[in-house]
Amino acid sequence: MITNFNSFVQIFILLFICKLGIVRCVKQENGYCFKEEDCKQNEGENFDFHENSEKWSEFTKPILKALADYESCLFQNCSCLTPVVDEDLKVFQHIGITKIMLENSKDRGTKYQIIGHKLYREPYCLFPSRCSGVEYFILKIIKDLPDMELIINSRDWPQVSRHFGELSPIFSFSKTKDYLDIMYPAWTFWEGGPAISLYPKGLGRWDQHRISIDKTAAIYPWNEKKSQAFFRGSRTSSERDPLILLSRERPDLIDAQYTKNQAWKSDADTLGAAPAKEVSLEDHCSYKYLFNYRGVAASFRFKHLFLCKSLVFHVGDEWVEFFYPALKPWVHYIPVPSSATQHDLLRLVRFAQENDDLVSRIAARGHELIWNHLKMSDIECYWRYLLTQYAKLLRFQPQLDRKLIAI
Ligand SMILES: O=c1ccn([C@@H]2O[C@H](COP(=O)(O)OP(=O)(O)O[C@H]3O[C@H](CO)[C@@H](O)[C@H](O)[C@H]3O)[C@@H](O)[C@H]2O)c(=O)[nH]1
Repeated sequence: MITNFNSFVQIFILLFICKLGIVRCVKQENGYCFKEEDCKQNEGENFDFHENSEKWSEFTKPILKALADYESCLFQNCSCLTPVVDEDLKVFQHIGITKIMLENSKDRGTKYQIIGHKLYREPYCLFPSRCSGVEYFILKIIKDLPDMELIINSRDWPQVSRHFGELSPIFSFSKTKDYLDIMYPAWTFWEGGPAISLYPKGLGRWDQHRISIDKTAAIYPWNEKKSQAFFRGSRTSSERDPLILLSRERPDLIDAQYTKNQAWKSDADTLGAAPAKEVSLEDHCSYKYLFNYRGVAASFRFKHLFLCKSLVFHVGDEWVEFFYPALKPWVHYIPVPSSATQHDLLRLVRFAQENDDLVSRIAARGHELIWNHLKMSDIECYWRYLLTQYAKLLRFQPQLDRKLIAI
């Protein structure tokens, strides 16, 4: 009792001298820190509670919990990305990958072989620039790779259901929990992404985009960005509709509009309005809040949005690419349910506007992860680990198929 009383008095005195500015004290998520070294240790995560944080508790509570639970992964090369490989290959651990499995899967993707550090492919490729985007990375690391045979699906949609059909070793860029495809870094990191008027040869060259978006982000530091939410893209998924409709009602808060894609026929395909002018990924950086939505499968824009140092609102958690699991909801971005209504979205944007300091830190953490750990070298590293681990599972010695062409 006396001890409790003493501690109470001590805290009271500390708070008092802190108010007078005699010692440095910082309000933090888990209380106050008084000693300089304690403050330093936690400095990155000081939490500026907003007076009306109760009002926003549906957001502040999960943020606090996620930050308390979060243990940042110590990256050594791509070590924090590769658990996905182990997870994807787990289903083959005991049964291995047989020649028959690959024979049975060949119609669902493009057949490749690596023999004697040379790459071979079947002559026909459904999307040639997607195949080149994949081949670029394999050729970069081919000197490190053992002989193997593999089927790479370059369609958007994954191929191997978890619930029915045979287990097949097929590489796909994106999937949901309902699929057992083995994820690989999409072709678009180099070339073959969707072609729009701004990227007539197709979205690609992640290395160049990293630099150009970073340069534009420097023109728009957080406090210079518009406190508005932004989205530009085509109607590849109706999940995007509530945001577009809300933007039409509240253009002061949200600028979200549909653009044309190759399937566009009339204004009905842009939800009853004329298609909007496309906006470059660089120019997204002038907005504080950037929305990401799935499209047919995962959308390639997710990674670009972080480069702006803006806050990413990521809608839906079904569709993933290989790097998504390294990003943690509430820590690196704000997750938004795909069922979010216009009312929910409005509240989300208002929350961000009223909790500027808190959300700016989420934006900074998201940027840090993508900028430092999703470099071209990390993608090569991931490919190397993926193919090396995959090759260990082959239950046969691949022999060169003479019908394939050398790449
Ligand atoms: O004004 C615009 C419009 C689009 N984009 C970019 O262009 C790409 C295509 O955008 P969008 O037309 O919205 O298509 P998505 O739905 O993002 O992607 C589609 O295309 C991909 C490649 O085929 C597939 O993997 C996706 O699943 C599919 O939905 C994205 O990276 C956008 O960021 C811009 O930079 N500015």
